[in-house]
Amino acid sequence: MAEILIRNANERISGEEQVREFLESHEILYEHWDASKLSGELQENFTLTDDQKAAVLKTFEPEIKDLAARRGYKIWDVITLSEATPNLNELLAKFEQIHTHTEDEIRAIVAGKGIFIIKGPEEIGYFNVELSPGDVISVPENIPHFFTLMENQKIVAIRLFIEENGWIAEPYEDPTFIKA
Ligand SMILES: CSCCC(=O)/C(O)=C/O
Ligand SMILES: [Fe+2]
Ligand code: NI
Repeated sequence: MAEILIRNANERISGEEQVREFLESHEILYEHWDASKLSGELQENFTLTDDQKAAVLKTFEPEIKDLAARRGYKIWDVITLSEATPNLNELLAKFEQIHTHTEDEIRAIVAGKGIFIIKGPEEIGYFNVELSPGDVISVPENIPHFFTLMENQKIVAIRLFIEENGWIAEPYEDPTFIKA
């Protein structure tokens, strides 16, 4: 179940309804898929082959197609990050830089966990969205954010895009951000 940490206030928000209320107040979708739908070989598998990634997408095809129809996503992929990922440091270096996307994108966690750090309005500042399997959020277009792994250092996520070219990030310099 997702949890929020408002960094400046050091205030934690938990509980599905409270988290959803907070995220939706910032135009961030929060839904829940049943991660246990995955077959045994796909559960907690952080070294998915291309065929297994296709099987993950097939497993969640109804949920993906429903979201795509509701919010206009056109393409989707599966990303796995773990110490077994050959270019992990290079990928994390990209994801951990504050950036924006010129479109709203979906992140659906199917294994492991991770944190999206998202820029809220001035009075709130940046907040952490700690995600675990089953959590589905949107990253709204043009909202500064970054992503990092948690202590377990692994995650599998389904990503839905509107842009046919997939993951495109615009760097965002924010001198007000303190990486505590
Ligand atoms: C766990 S999804 C990989 C990170 C990503 O796609 C993104 O846009 C981070 O901000
Ligand atoms: Fe991003
Ligand atoms: Ni959840």
